[in-house]
Amino acid sequence: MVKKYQDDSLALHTDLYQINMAKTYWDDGIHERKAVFEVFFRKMPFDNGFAVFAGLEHIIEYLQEFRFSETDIEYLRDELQYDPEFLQYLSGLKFTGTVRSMAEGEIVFGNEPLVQVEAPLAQAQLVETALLNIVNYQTLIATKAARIKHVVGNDVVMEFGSRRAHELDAAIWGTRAAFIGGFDATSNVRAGKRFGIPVSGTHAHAMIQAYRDDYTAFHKYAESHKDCVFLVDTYDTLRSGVPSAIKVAKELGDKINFVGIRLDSGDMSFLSKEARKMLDAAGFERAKIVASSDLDEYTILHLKSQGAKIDTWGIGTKLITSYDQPALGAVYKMVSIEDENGTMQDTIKISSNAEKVSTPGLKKVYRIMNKSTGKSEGDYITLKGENPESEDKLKMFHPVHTFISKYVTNFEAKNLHHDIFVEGKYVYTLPELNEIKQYAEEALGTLWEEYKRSLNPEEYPVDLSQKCWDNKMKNIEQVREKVAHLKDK
Ligand SMILES: Nc1ncnc2c1ncn2[C@@H]1O[C@H](COP(=O)(O)OP(=O)(O)OP(=O)(O)O)[C@@H](O)[C@H]1O
Ligand SMILES: O=P(O)(O)OC[C@H]1O[C@H](OP(=O)(O)OP(=O)(O)O)[C@H](O)[C@@H]1O
Ligand SMILES: O=C(O)c1cccnc1
Repeated sequence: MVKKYQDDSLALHTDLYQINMAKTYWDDGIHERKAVFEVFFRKMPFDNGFAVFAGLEHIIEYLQEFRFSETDIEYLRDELQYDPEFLQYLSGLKFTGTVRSMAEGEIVFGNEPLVQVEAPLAQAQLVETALLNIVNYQTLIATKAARIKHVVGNDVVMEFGSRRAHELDAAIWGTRAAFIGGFDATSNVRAGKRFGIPVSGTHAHAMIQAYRDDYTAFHKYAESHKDCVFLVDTYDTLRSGVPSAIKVAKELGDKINFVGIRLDSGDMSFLSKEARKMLDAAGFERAKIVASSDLDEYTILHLKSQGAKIDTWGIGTKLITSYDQPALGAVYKMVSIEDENGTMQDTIKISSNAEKVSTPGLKKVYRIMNKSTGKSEGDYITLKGENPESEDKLKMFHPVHTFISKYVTNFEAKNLHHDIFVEGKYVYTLPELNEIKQYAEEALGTLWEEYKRSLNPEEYPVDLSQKCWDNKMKNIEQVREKVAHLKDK
């Protein structure tokens, strides 16, 4: 029988190989050496022109609570047979590293460090899995939400996905990410309580089935609620649903606030236009039409191009499961490690694919803002200690196709990294969720439209400083020499 443990701390929410590596470092006495890892993704999700960073709140919670519980240690001892000395070390462990991160809601791009962990090697290794787990999901959902928001414009868009999300945590952190990406409300009441997201909802087909006809169900609902949105498609939208909604709204008059109707099946362009006519003819010009049913940015765009009369969108499955792209693909790569003399040495991961070669060294990311247009010219990655603002004329060049370059003048270089933890101490103040959402909207406002279109956007420049590029080439050369030397032997 599988033994049941009393608690479920998150320290073991890691891949076994992380603990195995930590054990090797500990046995070898190098576990406390400082190492720097960076989280980044390479390929833009959904082939979008930008991504919206989310996940920092959960990362903060996770790192603040990072401890191996007694039962974690018991499990590692009894089931995985780690030795007592190593377990003794793990049982006293807490996170003592430094973390720098993009702000939640920041607009981010491929190949730039989103989160940087500078910590004792074993600790930095142990937290990789959870950090990637959080960033990959939340950033993906925030980005999907931003794509949907981009096509709905000023219409209201509600998150309806909890029933289809990949388990409970995904539902609530996903809805938080969707809110950051531009959604207005959620149907998940727990997310409302926990994060302060506005909650909103209509009713299901079950209620019509329970009363066996539209009219009785709507009437009963109206007797017990002020705000009413009636779901009109259970039996026949235009013959039964919409007429029943209108009848109840007329009968109850001021006793209710007839917010509108919801369509959940059929040709939503045709049905919304017909329903609009019926509502208007009955004097309910202000009643809204809500649509739901497997919607995403593509169907919404089509519905809009058909002139559908839809005011409010309810989006579930395709948002919360990131239906058309199941993973972001962010990775966690070591960029630097302390040597036996206490000196930091850059590290690199080589690949036969030039775009996959990692960029060594502890880096900073600056957004180069053109002061005359207020728009961003691109992101500029430097080594620590560089200050792009010391240059009057900044040369920005493509990190792989280096002949693609431009000079930027009259710019401001905005540092995108924030200190979150310094040597284990939490030093950041997480903004309110509404502020994060507003920040995302403002940050998107600094992007030219060509980066924001959902189909075939332009590639936003993410360039390396000359020093950062030279350092990368130097590291590549050093590895080449080492490997050539091995071959010669
Ligand atoms: N006018 C339209 N143009 C493009 N897509 C539409 C239009 N009307 C509806 N859709 C979309 O087409 C799909 C219709 O799916 P489907 O026919 O499986 O189910 P349905 O009409 O919702 O009925 P049910 O829920 O009973 O299965 C949905 O994704 C919906 O959002
Ligand atoms: O289609 P999604 O984007 O995932 O949006 C959520 C869906 O969840 C509900 O359907 P469901 O059939 O689960 O229940 P219902 O009886 O309330 O329609 C709702 O009617 C939407 O269609
Ligand atoms: O409130 C709604 O209409 C709703 C909530 C969850 C899923 N589908 C619809």
